[in-house]
Amino acid sequence: MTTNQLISEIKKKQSFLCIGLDVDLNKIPEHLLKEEDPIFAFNKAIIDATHHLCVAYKPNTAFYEAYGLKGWKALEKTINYLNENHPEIFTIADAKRGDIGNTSTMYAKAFFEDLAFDSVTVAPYMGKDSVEPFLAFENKHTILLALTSNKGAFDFQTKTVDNQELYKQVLETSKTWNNSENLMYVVGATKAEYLADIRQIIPDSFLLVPGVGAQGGNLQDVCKYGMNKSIGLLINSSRGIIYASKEDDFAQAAAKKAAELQQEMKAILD
Ligand SMILES: O=c1ccn([C@@H]2O[C@H](COP(=O)(O)O)[C@@H](O)[C@H]2O)c(=O)[nH]1
Repeated sequence: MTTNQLISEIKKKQSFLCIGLDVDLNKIPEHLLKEEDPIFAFNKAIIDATHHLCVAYKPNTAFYEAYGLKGWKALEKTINYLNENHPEIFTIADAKRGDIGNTSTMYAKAFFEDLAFDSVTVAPYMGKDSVEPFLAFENKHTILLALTSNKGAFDFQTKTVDNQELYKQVLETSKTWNNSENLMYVVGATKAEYLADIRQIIPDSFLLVPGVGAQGGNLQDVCKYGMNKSIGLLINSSRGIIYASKEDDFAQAAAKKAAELQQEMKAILD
């Protein structure tokens, strides 16, 4: 999917909501455990109930890898279901990959070709030659970790190296890489006060913003400092939406939570 297609979809739906599909079998309704593929059954119900309210879905691959082959199969079924039934929806494999060049190429093939995701999250720590293999894929997006939502972000990312905070160096340097137009960045909603500075460096890039809901980030603050002329934001909520209820009404409860966020977004866009 191109960035312009994503922007059109945001405008059409008046939503820049991304729903995180982080499936934990201990948290889903018990009756689904009897299904042949409980993870996919859960995801399908959530997608069917919420696709009109969001523009992106983000399965975090950890929640699938944890269940071995069955988990990976469920991830494959989920991305295929999305691509076949909702091609207008932007898909993010939250896998946080990155390695030496030839290995990164294989990671990129796994997520962009075999699983056909629109984007994948990548860690910048190994530098240019570990990220450029992802950027080489046309109309696919590499979402680089810039300033993450967790407390540990202060261990390295905000430290000053050569007179500049490390996360700012990630932003500045990555802009010079080949095919950098395919870059987006992760900035945690819990770090909203950094967004004005971030926008000085990357005014036009899309930001994936996790941390609203369960982690306590605030949507209004993120929009105030992070929104650009093309909106430029994908706000993710995972647990806050998909685990709104553990009863039979789980999908409706998820839709209700998603609708609350979408209405808040619509009011901001109006
Ligand atoms: O900085 C980051 C990067 C990624 N994440 C991921 O986003 C979701 C957030 O889930 P919630 O349940 O809405 O808290 C999850 O997959 C994280 O691994 C992040 O939180 N922060």
